[in-house]
Parts: sequence; C-alpha cells; structure tokens
Amino acid sequence: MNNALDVKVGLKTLLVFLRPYRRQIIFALVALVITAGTMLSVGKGLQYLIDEGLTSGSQAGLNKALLVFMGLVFVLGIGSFCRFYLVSWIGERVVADIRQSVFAHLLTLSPSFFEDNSPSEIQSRITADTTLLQSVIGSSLSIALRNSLMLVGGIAFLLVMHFKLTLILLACVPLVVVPVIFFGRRVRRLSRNSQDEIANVGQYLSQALRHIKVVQAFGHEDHDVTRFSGAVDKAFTVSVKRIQQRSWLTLMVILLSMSGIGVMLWFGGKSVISGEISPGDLASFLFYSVIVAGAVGAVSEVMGDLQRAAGAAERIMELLKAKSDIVGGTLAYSETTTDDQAQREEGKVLIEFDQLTFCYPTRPDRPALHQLSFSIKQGEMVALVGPSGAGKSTLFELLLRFYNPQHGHIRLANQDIRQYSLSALRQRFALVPQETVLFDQSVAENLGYANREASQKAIQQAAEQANAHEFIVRLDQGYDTRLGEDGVRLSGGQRQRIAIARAILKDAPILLLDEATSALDAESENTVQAALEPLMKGRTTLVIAHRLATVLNADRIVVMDKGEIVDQGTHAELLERCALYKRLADLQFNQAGR
Ligand SMILES: Nc1ncnc2c1ncn2[C@@H]1O[C@H](COP(=O)(O)OP(=O)(O)OP(=O)(O)O)[C@@H](O)[C@H]1O
Repeated sequence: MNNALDVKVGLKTLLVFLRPYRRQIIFALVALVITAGTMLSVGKGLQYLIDEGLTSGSQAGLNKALLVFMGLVFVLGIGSFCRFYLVSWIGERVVADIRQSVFAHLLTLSPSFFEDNSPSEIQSRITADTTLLQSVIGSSLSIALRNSLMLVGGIAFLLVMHFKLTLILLACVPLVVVPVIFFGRRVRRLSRNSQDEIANVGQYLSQALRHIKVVQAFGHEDHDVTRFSGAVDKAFTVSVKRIQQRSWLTLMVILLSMSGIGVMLWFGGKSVISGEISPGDLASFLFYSVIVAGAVGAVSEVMGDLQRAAGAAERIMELLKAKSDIVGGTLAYSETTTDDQAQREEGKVLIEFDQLTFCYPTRPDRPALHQLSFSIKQGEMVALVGPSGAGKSTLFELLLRFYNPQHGHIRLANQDIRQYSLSALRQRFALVPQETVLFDQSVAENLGYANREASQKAIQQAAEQANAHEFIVRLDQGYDTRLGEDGVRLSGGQRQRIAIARAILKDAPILLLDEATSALDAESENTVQAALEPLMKGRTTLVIAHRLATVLNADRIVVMDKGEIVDQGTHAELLERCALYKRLADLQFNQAGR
C-alpha cells in the first residue's frame, strides 16, 4: 500500500472518531488561532517596548509598552491554557472511544480470526497504536497547525518589515533545516528500533517470570540470565547509536541556528547603524526570525509523527473493518420456544448432526470431522468417546458456532443453527470446558460470569450444588477472595467445581461437558461427579467422556475416531461389538484395577 493511501485511510478513520467532538474542536481551533496570533503580536510588542519605552527614554512610554506587553502575555497564557486543555482532552477522548469500539468489535469476531492474527499483535495495536494516535491528536496535530500559522504569519511580518533581510533569511532556512531534518529522521528511526528492542526485553522478562516454576524446575536460571543479558545489551547498543545521532543533532542545531542569528545581527546591525531601521525593528525582526525557524523545525519534526499516526490509524481501521465469518441469524430465543415446547416431550430429536464435514481454517486439507451424522433426543445423555484428536471437542465448537462446517448441517429444535441469532443459540448451552478459565476477580464474580444478574444467594446456592461452597468459605475472604491471574490459588478439582457452578447458574437447557479428569485424584473425581448429577437432571447432556465411568450412566455412547463415528450404543452393546471401544475400556478399567 502506498503512503498517500495510508494517509487517506488513516485520516478517514480519525474523522469518524473526531466528528462527535466538533464543538470542542472548533473551540480548540479558536484558541489555537488566538495563541498563534498573540504570539506573533508579541514581536510587535517587543518593538514598541524598545522604541517607545527604552530608546525614547520616556517613563510613560515604558509603562504603556509594558502594559501592552503584559496584556499580550495574559491573552497568550489564557489562550494556551484553553488550547492545551481542549486539544489534550480531544486526544484522550478520541483514543478512549477508539479503544472501546475496537475492543467491542473484536469480541464479535470468530475464534478463527484470532488464529490468523495473534492476540499479542492485536493487543499492541490497541495499546501502542492508540497511544501514538493520542499523542498526535493531543499534541502533534496542534503543534503542526499552530506552527504553520506562525510560519505564515511570521514570514508575512518579516516581509513587511524588511524585504531584503527576509529574503536572506529565507535563503538561510534550508541550510539550517535540511541537516536538522536529516539527523532528526535518523534519531527517530533509531529510537523506534530501540523501542522494539526494549519490547523484546520486556517480553522475555514477563515470560520468564510468568513461568517461574518451569524455569526453576528445569534449572534454567543461568541460561535465562545469559539470554536476558544479551537482549538487554542489544537494546543498549541500539540506544547508544541513537544517543550519538541525537548528540550530533544538538550540535548542528546550536551551531547552525546561532550562526544564523549572528549573521542576521550583523546585517540587521548594519541597517540600524545606517538608520535604515530602529533597534526595536531589529529586535522584533530577530524575534520573528526565531519564530519562523522554530516553526519550520517544529513542523518538520511532527511531520514524521503525523505519518506514523496515519499508519497506526490504518492498522486500527483494519481491526475495525475485520468481518466475522460467523454471522448470526435472526431467530430469537422466544420465537423458538414454541418449537422448544414441542421438543420438550422426551424422545423427540433436539440436536441433529447431518453429514457434517469440517476442516479448521489453519488446516484446510485435514478434515477434523468427516461426514458425521447422529442425533440427540430431548433429555438424553449422550457420551462421546474416542482417542485423542478424534474430533470430540470440535463438535462442541461447531455446536456453539465458533466455526461453520464446510458441508452438512447442525439442527437444533428442527432449525439449522445458522438461523438463530448467536446469543439465542449460545444461551441454550451451558459449557463445562476441559480447562476452566478463571479471571483475576473475586470468586463470586467468577461464578457470576455465567449470569450477570445472579444474586449473591443464587451464586451461593449454585456453589453448594456444585460442592464448591465448602472450599470457598475456607478461602481467606470466602466469596470475596480474589483468584490470582489464571486462578492459581485453586486446585484442578476446585476449578472444575467452579466451572460446574457456573453452568448451574447459567441454567441452560443443554449441557456440554468436556470432562477433565486427568488433573483429578479419585476423591476429587467423585466430588466432581457428585456435583454434576444435579446439574444433568432434566437436561439434555452431551458429554465428552475421557473416563469411561461417566459412560456407564449414559443413555447412549457415540464412539468416534479420526473425525468419524465408528459405532454407537450402550456400554454393554459396544463392549461386545466395537473393537475400539473395547480397547479403550480395557485400557481404563485395567488401569483402574491395577
Ligand atoms: N484450532 C485448531 N486448529 C487446527 N486444528 C485443530 C484445532 N483444534 C483442534 N484441531 C485438530 O482437529 C482434530 C480434532 O481435535 P479435537 O480437539 O476435536 O479432538 P478431541 O477428540 O477433542 O481430542 P482430545 O480428547 O485430546 O481433547 C485434531 O487433529 C486436532 O489437532
């Protein structure tokens, strides 16, 4: 994509977000024009002060000149206050709006989007790119506008005051500005590199600290220290290069600008001596020269920022424009409740998988499910059994519409699930996942995740049913105990019981249980099993059975392998006729008996 297009797209994005704050922008612009104008008038004030006050030797003139000067300074102060406040406010507000809408949009995207785009990359777009935008809207843009005004105004004043001297000055400007821009660009590029290096160091650090137990268990400390030192040294080397360029830049700026002023003083001084201009004229001429030079420097300095911000805005736009490949239908939950009531009768088909074929987007040539068909009746408890990778969890993901199948249909209460709105569909399921995800919030908030409206009492009841209440009240602050990041303070079995309590609170008609027993000992297994029983009562349940003990209670067992159904029936039937099932059962029961 070329640069011009970047800028256009970026600006378009910004305009959308700036539009609601038109009023503030107009006020900010007025303040900006007033401050730039006042700043320019200060030069004239200076001239007045010198010529009317100092040179003329009149005390009254001096008083008046000082009064005018102070008046200008006062207006400049108030104007700058308003401009700074408004412009920074707009920057912060717009960026807050962008962050909110990007986050809200991201949450609507399907999981496959996050497989193609890494969450850490997206996170950096939301934080780093928006911070850049904030600094541009909240400062660089206003610097650019203010200095452009001062540049034009300053040159106009200079031309009126002394045409010839101004032409000499303008001829000198490139001599100062070109080297400054050249070094400035290098400094900026190097400071970007140095930021990248620091980000790498930060990433390394957080990874090592987050997985401290693994680092220590494998005795990796020395190796990590060496690698970390390497990363830190690399960041240092890049920084030194930046510092060198920066030092050159400072030298250049001082040498060139001061020499320029010297030359001007010489030419101007000659004109004062010959009586062509007054000392006040010379002072204000110098003042405007400095303003013009400063404005050129400032504008060229922020041009790079503006371009980078356009790139940042474009990357944010990309996120906002990303479309989810999962689009919900229009059927709402209430519209289907009549169907649902009809379905309530036990024995009617509730869920139907019809010739389902599905490949994950990242593996388009390897079907995770292949022409799979079976159905589940209202109130039935169906167990899915099969070796790892058979496609059991994939079925859950398709049911919840995290992905669309390439072929075939899934019907729920006689309707293709694509007909339902996503929220109506997902409301029907309560999922107890293999890995319980806990947020860094209190236990009560973690439980209430399933149902934001749930009262404290309902939360406690659910915890009691899930056999979780007992361990929760033993925590430091009971239900108010904060679970650390990833819920590190809870054991595997405890986490699972939290997940079950969540499912109870969700109170959905269909249960999806992805059993996780590998982390549990026999006792916790029993507690978890006991917690599940009240949950399953009266609901249609689809359970991925890693341990076949659950299967014994199932109405039907579906045996899967390599994305296909191998057989289905009861435990006894399958033991007799299904070799794969028999092998799995033998493995587990023999192991259990050992
Ligand atoms: N997000 C994904 N992207 C690509 N391939 C995936 C993804 N998730 C699962 N797979 C692949 O799809 C196949 C089916 O996986 P699935 O998780 O459904 O198996 P499973 O029967 O639930 O296994 P397990 O019992 O180990 O949980 C596997 O080959 C797996 O590697």
